[in-house]
Amino acid sequence: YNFYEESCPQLEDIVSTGLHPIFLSDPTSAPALLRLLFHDCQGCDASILVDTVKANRLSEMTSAKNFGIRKRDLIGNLKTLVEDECPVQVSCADILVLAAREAVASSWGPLIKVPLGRRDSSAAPSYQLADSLLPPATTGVDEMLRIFTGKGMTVEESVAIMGSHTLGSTHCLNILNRLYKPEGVEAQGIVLMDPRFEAFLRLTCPKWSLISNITSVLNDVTPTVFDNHYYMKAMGGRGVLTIDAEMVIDPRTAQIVEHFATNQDDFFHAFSTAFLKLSSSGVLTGDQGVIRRKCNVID
Ligand code: HEM
Ligand SMILES: [Ca+2]
Repeated sequence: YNFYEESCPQLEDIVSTGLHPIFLSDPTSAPALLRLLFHDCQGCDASILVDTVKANRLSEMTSAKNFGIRKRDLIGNLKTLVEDECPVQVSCADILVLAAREAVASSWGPLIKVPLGRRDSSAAPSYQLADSLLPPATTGVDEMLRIFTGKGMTVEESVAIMGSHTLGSTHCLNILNRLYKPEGVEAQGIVLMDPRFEAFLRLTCPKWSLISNITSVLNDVTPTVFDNHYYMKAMGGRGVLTIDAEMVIDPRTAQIVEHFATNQDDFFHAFSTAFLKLSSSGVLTGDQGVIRRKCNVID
């Protein structure tokens, strides 16, 4: 927790003061930063920030799984502020985790104290790896639990980390599969949806729309507030993604969803320990990796 005590004691202040005006002027930036953490944390090494420089070294952002990932540049901007005060001391990976922590705290979620000392990747990023490790929008409970228990989370923590979907929005593109299933699939009753909500989603996201990669729906009714509305909404059959809806009916997760829907403190508590596990997964430390000077370039 005190990794930068000597080398950059002002780090956490720089990150929170740097982000404060951004959160105020653009309420979509907090959700973007929280999702960015998840998508980087197949290694938490800031590899998602690296841009493509050679045609044969495509960046992770080339992967379709990273569709909708935004605000990577904010980490670069924070890094510039940090470099001014403490040159080549602080990793982009740590700044990314601190930014995600601020995203949660600034949305009235828990303030999570995070251990630091991550290092940045020095190897060229691999979009194939991102492609194979990140879950598709169609992911269900099985795959979700496989991913998060694989990172050392309990089932309760896995359900809690999905509570991240209390923030932000989802592009229509990612729910067309739920709204317009082939004949017969619905009949199996895999995932129930409130018919009025389904009608609303179909109206917002028409089947043949050419702009379903631009149009979007809110993840819950309070998309700028980190609260337990996500679980309440999912229980009412108004979960947006397959995973949001499936957690309500799967016997492994149903009771936990119900519990978090009525007890926000317990959700916050489990979310905080889950966040620590997610943000420590596969980290580089010690003399592994590097401290990049610029987050988007490996030199
Ligand atoms: C099985 C696990 C997960 C799946 C399948 C999943 C899937 C998705 C999808 C498809 C979207 C919509 C993206 C878009 O259309 O722009 C989304 C949004 C989001 N996800 Fe997840 N997600 C998962 C886990 C997580 C985790 C662990 C976190 C955070 C720690 C997270 C945070 C978010 C946030 C904050 C958004 C809203 C982003 C925005 O508004 O820009 N998700 N997720
Ligand atoms: Ca919310």
